[in-house]
Amino acid sequence: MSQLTTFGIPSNAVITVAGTVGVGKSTLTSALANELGFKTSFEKVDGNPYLDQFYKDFERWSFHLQVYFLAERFKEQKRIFEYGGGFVQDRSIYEDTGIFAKMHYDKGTMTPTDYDTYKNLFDAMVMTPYFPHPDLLIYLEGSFEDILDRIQARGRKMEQETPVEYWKEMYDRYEHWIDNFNTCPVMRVNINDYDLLNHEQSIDPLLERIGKSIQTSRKLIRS
Ligand SMILES: Nc1ncnc2c1ncn2[C@@H]1O[C@H](COP(=O)(O)OP(=O)(O)O)[C@@H](O)[C@H]1O
Ligand SMILES: Nc1ncnc2c1ncn2[C@H]1C[C@H](O)[C@@H](COP(=O)(O)O)O1
Repeated sequence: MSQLTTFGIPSNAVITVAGTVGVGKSTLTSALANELGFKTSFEKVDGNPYLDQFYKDFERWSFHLQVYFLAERFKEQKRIFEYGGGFVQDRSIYEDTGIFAKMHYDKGTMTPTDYDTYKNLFDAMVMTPYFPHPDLLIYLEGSFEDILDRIQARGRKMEQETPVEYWKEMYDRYEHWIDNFNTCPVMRVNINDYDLLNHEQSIDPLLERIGKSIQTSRKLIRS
């Protein structure tokens, strides 16, 4: 039996923060890990060899980028497993296929053959009994306007220059995706329910909710 943190969260827990681009995943990931003394797993944006080119030409680079992200996330998954948990992870591997790859395929910016190849790879690597799923997926949600403001404020040029329709399509897809997601336990959190910029402790109620949720789901698994 692993030790419990102050908030009743097992010290070997794995928590994933999901949600659309700009909603606040990285910021919350750092804050939760800091409070819990957990390690972090961030997705690779700086130093990503495809991301800039991808935003300039989706058709040319969408397959390359998906394979790159899949490999990176899989390596991170291995690292988390080797440490025996105690991690907060910025974005889940499930969003790569459920949101990004599917969206580009549906919109015609990934060919059916590339999508099939990617899906086969994803299913063989991830959707197996051997792949450890997180204890909890925190789904961050907010209004589309607030999220757009955050994308602009963060100031990544490639995202600022991307048409607003792209972000709206993604936003709508996320709503549908989370309503149907059942691979691991989910906790929905509205971005207006905490204020990390002015009040660090505002995530304490969230940490309590996380503790209760993980304890409940672990009890269910044991019984
Ligand atoms: N709780 C918050 N309150 C206000 N601004 C926030 C909050 N969380 C994140 N932000 C801001 O929103 C932008 C996007 O946040 P980030 O964590 O990078 O999002 P994501 O990882 O989901 O893309 C950043 O400029 C960040 O400073
Ligand atoms: N799987 C992905 N396909 C395309 N683009 C992706 C994928 N995962 C992340 N991205 C992009 C979206 C953002 O521009 C950056 C970082 O995402 P963020 O939500 O800001 O952490 O990478």
